[in-house]
Amino acid sequence: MSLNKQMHERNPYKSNPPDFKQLAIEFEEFRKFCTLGPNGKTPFQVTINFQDDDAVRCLSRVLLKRDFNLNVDLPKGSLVPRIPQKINYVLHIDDLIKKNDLESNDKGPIYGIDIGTGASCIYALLGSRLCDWNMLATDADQFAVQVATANVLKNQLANKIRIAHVDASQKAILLDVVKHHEDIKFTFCMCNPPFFESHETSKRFKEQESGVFCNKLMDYDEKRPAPKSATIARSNELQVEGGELAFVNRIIDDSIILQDKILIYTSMLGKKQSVVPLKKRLERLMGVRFAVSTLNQGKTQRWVLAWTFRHDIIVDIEANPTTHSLSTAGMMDPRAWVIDQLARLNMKKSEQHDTLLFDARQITWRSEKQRKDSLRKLFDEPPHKRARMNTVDASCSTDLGEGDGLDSYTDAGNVNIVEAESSEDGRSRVVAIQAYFPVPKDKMFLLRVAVRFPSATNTVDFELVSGPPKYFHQLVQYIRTRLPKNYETNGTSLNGRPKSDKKFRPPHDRYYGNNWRW
Ligand SMILES: C[S@@+](CC[C@H](N)C(=O)[O-])C[C@H]1O[C@@H](n2cnc3c(N)ncnc32)[C@H](O)[C@@H]1O
Repeated sequence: MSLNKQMHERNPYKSNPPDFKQLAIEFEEFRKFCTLGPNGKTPFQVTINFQDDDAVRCLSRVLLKRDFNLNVDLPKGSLVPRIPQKINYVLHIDDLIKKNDLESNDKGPIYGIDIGTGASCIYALLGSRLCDWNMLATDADQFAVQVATANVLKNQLANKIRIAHVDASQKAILLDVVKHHEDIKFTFCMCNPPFFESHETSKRFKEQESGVFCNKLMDYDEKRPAPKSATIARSNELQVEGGELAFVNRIIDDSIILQDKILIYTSMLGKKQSVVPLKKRLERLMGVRFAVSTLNQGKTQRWVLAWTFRHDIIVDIEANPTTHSLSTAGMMDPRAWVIDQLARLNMKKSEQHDTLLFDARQITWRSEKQRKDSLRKLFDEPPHKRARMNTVDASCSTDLGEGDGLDSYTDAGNVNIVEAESSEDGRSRVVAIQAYFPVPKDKMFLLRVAVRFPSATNTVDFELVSGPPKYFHQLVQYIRTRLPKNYETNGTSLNGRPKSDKKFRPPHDRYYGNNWRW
């Protein structure tokens, strides 16, 4: 089943798929790959053979030329970017930028990193053309770097795109490049990682010539149907030690050190089974918010993992805001009342335009017994397990701070960064040391709530900005119970205490003033 209907809303190919007949008229180089043949319900249409790598490459080239004014060399033997799919990822990042209002003029230009840009340099080129991003595009392959650099120059985009050749033998993927551009505040990073491990490549691909692989179209031995289109790629584009799971875990490792030096970290994932372990890894990291979205095109589905260390950045595009509205009819000063209630809960207040923001780092709205019960439960559980990616014998000592396992939602005892001398080769390495305590989950969170007072509705509106929805609902429920109960309003006056409610206590005069009579 085609997933084209679920393509990104703004993808120009969603409602206007490439018209091969038109392309054949416009581009002579494309014409030679076209044939008249049956296509879906239409008996005769101009089409191309998607199993012919040259035809697919030519299609991508002419689409880039016609629709984006990009003149891109896509060398034979290298991965051919499928343009509609590439646009989906670029637009997804653009959505994240827009949702977080990161492109307003006062915030300066957008800087992004494309990890593993490939010979086509496709994301950087499209990002610059479509969204005016400034891109730092990296690759560990010398050939890819050469061709990508030529592609940038050919399109006069050297002022927008910088290509960096990185060292594949380094475990860190982002640390060095970010360190070398310390003056730049990166808005995002993106990545289409090599998906496979070497044993998977040999199962799915056959080596055509040295270092160049072609996917098996005919003798596909798995239960799934053989792919309909040819994929020819160099080994560095297909495989990496540990596959995409290890690669993206390495980006997460770097992000732990870099924190908000990059506002939004993202990576595409080609395999569904990578999603859960990566989500679990991010779940264990303190202060990290993440989301997984899908990208659909043709018969292909991909996933984008996005995470941030900033609690004011939204990474979940699809999520609807979680809100609650409480009536404040009859209250003289609902704003002061709400501020007072939340201050009693030790929530920290800040203001943004017409919105009040309240941060809670502890759950202060549950009864002592409820809190003790949940702490007991958590301490009975085994400490959170941690995936160990690699070990480096760095013979160093470090101060892990004062963390006592109870209040380590602060930095103390959790993440420490030290410069250490490696005992093996004497090279200096940056080592991130994380100490994980069996920290009660209750204490590992930051809940941020936006509070508004729309004058037209006589309500106080609560919106979850970040943090677990469960605690947000609890908090609002608690505030609801603090609201004076059982008052009625007929639009002109409050008629006070219902006779049946013996426990009813009058609210504080300060907030209800003389409107409240009984
Ligand atoms: C699947 S290809 C993606 C190419 C292109 N971005 C695209 O989407 O068509 C993965 C790329 O990652 C590069 N790569 C592998 N290890 C890398 C590393 N440590 N740092 C940067 N790039 C790396 C490979 O050389 C390859 O060009």
